[in-house]
Amino acid sequence: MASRLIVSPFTLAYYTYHCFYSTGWMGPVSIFGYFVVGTIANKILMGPIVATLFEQEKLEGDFRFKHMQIRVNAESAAFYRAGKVEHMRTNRRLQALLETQKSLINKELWLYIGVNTFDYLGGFLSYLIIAIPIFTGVYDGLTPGELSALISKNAFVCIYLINGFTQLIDLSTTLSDVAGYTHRIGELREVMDDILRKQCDYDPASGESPLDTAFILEHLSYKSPYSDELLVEDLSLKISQGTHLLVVGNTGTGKTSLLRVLNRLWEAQSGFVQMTTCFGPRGTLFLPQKPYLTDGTLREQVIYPLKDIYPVSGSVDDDRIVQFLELAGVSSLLKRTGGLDEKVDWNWYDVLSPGEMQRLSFARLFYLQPKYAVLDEATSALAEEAEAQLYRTCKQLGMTMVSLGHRSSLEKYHDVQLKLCGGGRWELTKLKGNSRNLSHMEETM
Ligand SMILES: Nc1ncnc2c1ncn2[C@@H]1O[C@H](COP(=O)(O)OP(=O)(O)OP(=O)(O)O)[C@@H](O)[C@H]1O
Repeated sequence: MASRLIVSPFTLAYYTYHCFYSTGWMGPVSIFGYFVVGTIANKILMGPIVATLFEQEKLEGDFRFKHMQIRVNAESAAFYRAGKVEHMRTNRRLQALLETQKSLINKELWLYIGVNTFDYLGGFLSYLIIAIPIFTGVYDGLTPGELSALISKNAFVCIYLINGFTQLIDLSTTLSDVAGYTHRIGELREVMDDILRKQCDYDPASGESPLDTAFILEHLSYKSPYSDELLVEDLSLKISQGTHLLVVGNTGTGKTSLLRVLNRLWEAQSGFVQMTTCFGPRGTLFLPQKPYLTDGTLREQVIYPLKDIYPVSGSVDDDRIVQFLELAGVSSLLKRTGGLDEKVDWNWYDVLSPGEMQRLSFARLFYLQPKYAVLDEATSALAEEAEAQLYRTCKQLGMTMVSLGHRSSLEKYHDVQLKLCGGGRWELTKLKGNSRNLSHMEETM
């Protein structure tokens, strides 16, 4: 396609000159006019194709996602005996996809008819251009031999010029496909660039913010994207090193949403939020509510999201990983996998219990040792003794904890509690015997 686009202007210019030389102005003008009509017709036919192709790509993605969802949640669905309903719903997605594919084929058919008609009529046009001067008597003085030589020369030039244009028009079918795919990929890239831009607006090396602070929130208000009601209104808070913060509140009051706003996954409605440390080791690490397990070996699970061991220290690193697996209470995994670097052919989500997943997430946290650990109900599947052991280890490793949870057992590991009360209201309280309400961030941290 690219080569045709590059070469076309040169061939068109060359044959336009020859066509003008042989037929006068009428030849090139009629061919150019014909091309303009063809282009307008194609543009009209291409418009709906791009939109339908975009829709088809989206439905294909949804259909594949449904398969993946069933595969990942096969056991839970089996407990519900949900085979029939899942079958019906998957079929519904397939039907929607097939309908769109059918509509796309119909629209493409009109484009193919348009393109082929344009090609076909182009053949007639060359003879029409030659016929007009002949029948209007321009070449009356020529002998039959000279006339047939002129016809064949003019026909050759006109056909080549028309061919140049038809090749461009033929590209419209490929172009409509490319436009549909580009539109979808472009949208994805725009969203990803947007997220990247929002997350990279602070450079910890710039030293503009205090080193002992992880997050600064000033008069922050936020809501969920599909609701008009504020989850939290006018919250001012500074999360500093050594002050452990517990965020509590009923279901749906916006605890996890606060992390989404801190992480720049959601936009704040108003106010100011700044993350003043970097992500990862030596900075801030988030343990999400649903543990994320990657594919790969046990070592790759523990060092995630790092690609290589950290620090690069060979067997010393192995000892650290084993020690942290023990501290997290999942050293038995070493036996199950056959070693840190043994390849496993199972899906980690299928073979670990929710509690084991949470423990493995803690082993990851111990290994990465961030300055700030943000834990979203990270111990909800564990007993209180296990929770105590994990929190103790985090503190021994020098981490400042920001925890979200419902359990009152969490209070003893934290200094300050932020309670989200719903409807935008919140309360900030000092823990450890001091139950005074705090309204200003300076008072708390
Ligand atoms: N991805 C999302 N898109 C739109 N709305 C969402 C999304 N995730 C959550 N919400 C809505 O935002 C509100 C706050 O959700 P959030 O997850 O912050 O609650 P939470 O306090 O963490 O609850 P829980 O204690 O159950 O974890 C809820 O009403 C929820 O339905």
